[in-house]
Amino acid sequence: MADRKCLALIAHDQKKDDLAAFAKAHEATLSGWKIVATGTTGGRVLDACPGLDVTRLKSGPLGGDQQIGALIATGDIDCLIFFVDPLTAMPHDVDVKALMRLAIVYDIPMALNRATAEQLIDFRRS
Ligand SMILES: O=C(CO)COP(=O)(O)O
Repeated sequence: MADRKCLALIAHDQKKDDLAAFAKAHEATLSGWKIVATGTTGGRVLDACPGLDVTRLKSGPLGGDQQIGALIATGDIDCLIFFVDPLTAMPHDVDVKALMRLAIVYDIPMALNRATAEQLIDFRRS
């Protein structure tokens, strides 16, 4: 898909502020990545950091998680940061599980909260 490494960014609604703040705090690092994101998340990241190279896919509940899962299966995603909301029931929970399953199957580094994402970003920089 790209010469640069590809990072997938996703956040559930209650975590989108956190992900936008995370992107802003790490804007310089993220500028070295090609980024793909689910639709609404990608819009929020671009609002916070208009200079980043973000491709927006479909919104999660409309197939965006599955699109990212398919990109993992084809070897086009190198890292996944997904700020999950564990306190809200999701109609597309099966899609979320399928995405996480593929990230595990293909051994993709995957951060599911901000603390882990901070470690992952630092680790991949060094
Ligand atoms: O629902 C999501 C992930 O499961 C995120 O999708 P959006 O970024 O489109 O809100």
